[in-house]
Amino acid sequence: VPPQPPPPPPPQQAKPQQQPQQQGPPNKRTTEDFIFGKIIGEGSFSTVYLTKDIHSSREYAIKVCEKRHIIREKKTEYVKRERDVLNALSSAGAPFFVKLYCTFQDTDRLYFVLSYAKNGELLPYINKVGAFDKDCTRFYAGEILLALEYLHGLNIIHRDLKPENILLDDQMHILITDFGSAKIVNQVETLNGADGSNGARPRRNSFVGTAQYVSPELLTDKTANFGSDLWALGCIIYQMVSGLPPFRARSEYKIFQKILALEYEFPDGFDADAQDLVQKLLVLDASERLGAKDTNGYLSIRSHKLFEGLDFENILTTKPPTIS
Ligand SMILES: Nc1ncnc2c1ncn2[C@@H]1O[C@H](COP(=O)(O)OP(=O)(O)OP(=O)(O)O)[C@@H](O)[C@H]1O
Ligand SMILES: O=C(O)C[C@H](Cc1nc2cc(Cl)cc(Cl)c2[nH]1)c1ccc(Cl)cc1
Ligand SMILES: O=C(O)C[C@H](Cc1nc2cc(Cl)cc(Cl)c2[nH]1)c1ccc(Cl)cc1
Repeated sequence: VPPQPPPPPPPQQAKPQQQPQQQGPPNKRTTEDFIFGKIIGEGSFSTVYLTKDIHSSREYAIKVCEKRHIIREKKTEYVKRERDVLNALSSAGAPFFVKLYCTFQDTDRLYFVLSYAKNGELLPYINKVGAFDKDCTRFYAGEILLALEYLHGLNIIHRDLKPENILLDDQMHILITDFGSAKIVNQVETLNGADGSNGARPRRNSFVGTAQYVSPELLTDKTANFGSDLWALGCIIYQMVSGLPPFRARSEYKIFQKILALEYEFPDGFDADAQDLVQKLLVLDASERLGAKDTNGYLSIRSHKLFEGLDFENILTTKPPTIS
């Protein structure tokens, strides 16, 4: 048996130890350009640090990934593809998404320099108040809808949208993140609805999102489409109003069964407008979901009664309602 590689340094480590910097292009950043602060989170392949750029004193979140781990887990394609997604969003100056400022590497690690979402994930806010009031539901559902309009306009499906991936900036506007599972669909695929590489033959996709939010089409024929993110939006609206996701069970398998059977109900007192919109999004046939037939933006969702009075055009300069 080959000698086992040494275990990776413990995550508590205040700062990845200085690696001899390979000579990269002149403007390529290195860890020397940042002061690494506290750990703000850990993923299955990554540790996220709060950092300060020593030149600008600006704060960033730097996601650090061990190369050894990426290679062992065969995630290199995953990283390369999603880096394209974040680059596409960042260069388009897309609002409502975590911005990728730059990437760099040293001997052992990859570094993603990201905008810092000072107020963390949306999920704890839903759990803390148990249920959003109508103003908050309308506002945050509206921002997520605009983000999806933007993303789908770039022919990108998120595929794993959930409250944990909806972060909040210092003004409490959303910053959607974690495009590890995103898919850039080319025209042929969207026409055929196939997920094949060349669109000719549907390639089985191994990817499945997070059980509670996964759409029926991802479970049955393994192909995601823009409607898969609309299904997730329906689940998230339900959760903002009631505090829990619509499909719940002790095991993932049972959750999948409930999704395919559309087995969920609305608790008493569930807001009528929100209920009506959720019912029009949680439809098994993706082509029948509200917005599925819209071409340039989700006008049929924007005009739903739940969003009455929401000023979509100026939402970025609107102070978000206090979550209480
Ligand atoms: N730009 C950011 N600003 C603030 N917090 C962040 C940022 N990016 C990630 N985090 C937080 O760091 C934690 C880890 O995130 P990361 O994306 O590394 O892993 P993950 O995607 O959450 O987990 P997994 O890798 O298992 O999917 C999460 O709790 C996330 O909320
Ligand atoms: O410096 C750049 O920007 C290009 C490199 C390219 C690159 N080097 C890699 C090494 C490994 Cl082990 C895995 C991936 Cl996905 C790798 N991608 C890179 C560095 C960091 C990140 Cl986050 C992504 C890509
Ligand atoms: O942990 C996962 O499975 C998913 C994350 C998703 C993820 N990949 C990212 C790539 C970039 Cl460039 C930026 C962010 Cl925020 C990214 N988030 C991830 C992190 C690191 C790597 Cl190498 C792959 C996937």
